[in-house]
Amino acid sequence: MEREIPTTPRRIMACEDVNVYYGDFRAVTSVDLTFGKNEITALIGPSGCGKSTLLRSLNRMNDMVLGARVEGSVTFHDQEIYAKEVDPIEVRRRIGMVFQKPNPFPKSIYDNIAYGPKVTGMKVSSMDDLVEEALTRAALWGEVKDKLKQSAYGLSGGQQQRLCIARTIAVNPEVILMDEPCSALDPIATSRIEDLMVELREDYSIIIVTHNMQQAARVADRTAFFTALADEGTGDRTGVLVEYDKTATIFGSPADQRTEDYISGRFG
Ligand SMILES: Nc1ncnc2c1ncn2[C@@H]1O[C@H](COP(=O)(O)OP(=O)(O)OP(=O)(O)O)[C@@H](O)[C@H]1O
Repeated sequence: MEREIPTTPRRIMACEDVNVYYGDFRAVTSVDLTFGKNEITALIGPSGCGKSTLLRSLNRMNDMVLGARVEGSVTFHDQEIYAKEVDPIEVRRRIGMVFQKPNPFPKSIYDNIAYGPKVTGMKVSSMDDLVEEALTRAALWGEVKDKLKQSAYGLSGGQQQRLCIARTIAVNPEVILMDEPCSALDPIATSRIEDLMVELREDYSIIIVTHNMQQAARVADRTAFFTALADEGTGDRTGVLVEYDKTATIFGSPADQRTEDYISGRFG
């Protein structure tokens, strides 16, 4: 049965006139977007159009990139995440991130999960239960329950990525950002992560950057298509949002010719 998606997203996060710079270079120009609660939103577009840059601005990950600067409004539950009084570490706990390449810590499977709750000072009645629940939610428990003390590096790439998802879940986020989470994985591992995203959507809101248009079409409720245009002032190419709509509309009857050309493979 097809999933009912509201006409406008039930807002959990929003960007308003967001510009992201690296020094003088403006990588992303004037993005307005509203992200829906319990939805999967895909950010797609040709290489260099600023998808990853924008994604990193959604949980202040850009704070850690030398020279990066975000202008405009990024809100989470209608609160500015760049406001002075906001703690970026708390932002990143509530808006977690999973990266392109699985990056488990050089620790045991158990300690990969327990680390976040420990360092963030979460009150945990039973760490064993928390570890089991995070691994279960990430569809990994059955495969690792008998080797929790073994190194995370002994897992396959797909298992490592599910471990990284479990690690993100362990600190109880509301939003999970994923930057091409399947690009280092084979088709079977990719399919497991896609199934997992659909399961996680019940409890979390997911924003994913993907190069794989079939993946966006398979999993995302809404899709934002970006492109790179020459900046009027500098002539440098900068990322702009072309079109944002329900995924079925973006892939079925896009409003903008540039979207049509991209999804039909005519450019990009
Ligand atoms: N740390 C950085 N310092 C300077 N410029 C950067 C940095 N990271 C990205 N850029 C530039 O910003 C622009 C947008 O890059 P970004 O990686 O966000 O695009 P993308 O759409 O995610 O690309 P891809 O699909 O290839 O990953 C590019 O011109 C890139 O060279």
